[in-house]
Amino acid sequence: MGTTRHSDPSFLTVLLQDAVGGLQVLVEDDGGSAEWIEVPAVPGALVVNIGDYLQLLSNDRFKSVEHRVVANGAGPRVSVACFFRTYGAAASMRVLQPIVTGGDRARYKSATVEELLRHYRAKGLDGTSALDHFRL
Ligand SMILES: O=C(O)CCC(=O)C(=O)O
Ligand SMILES: [Fe+2]
Repeated sequence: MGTTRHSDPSFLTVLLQDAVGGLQVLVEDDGGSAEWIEVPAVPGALVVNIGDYLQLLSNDRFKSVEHRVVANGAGPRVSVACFFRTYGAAASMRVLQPIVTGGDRARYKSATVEELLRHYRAKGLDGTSALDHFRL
């Protein structure tokens, strides 16, 4: 089992993976090149990923991490992902607005959690960022 590359529709994601491992994150260096880095399976350790909502809210100060799971042929794999975002109809109507500091400009238009999630689902895990759609 694996997943294609994506970043999560959440503020934070807390992840527990079993000993099979296979989780990789995309790490970019200052020169603009990027490399997939294996996240080692450490017994009992939790992985905390920054999600797209925190990137939008922080106006790019915190970047959501692109990740994928490469575990095909490794046998059964179990992982537990806990997505921190708002749930329920009323909460999902809350507007996320970039917090702009220090003379910066808003880099995203404001959007509700519902709008962000709808776009994320409609787009699918096609390797592009759902945030591009909301970028100013
Ligand atoms: O299974 C994993 O380790 C990661 C799963 C994941 O990226 C997700 O559910 O968004
Ligand atoms: Fe994910």
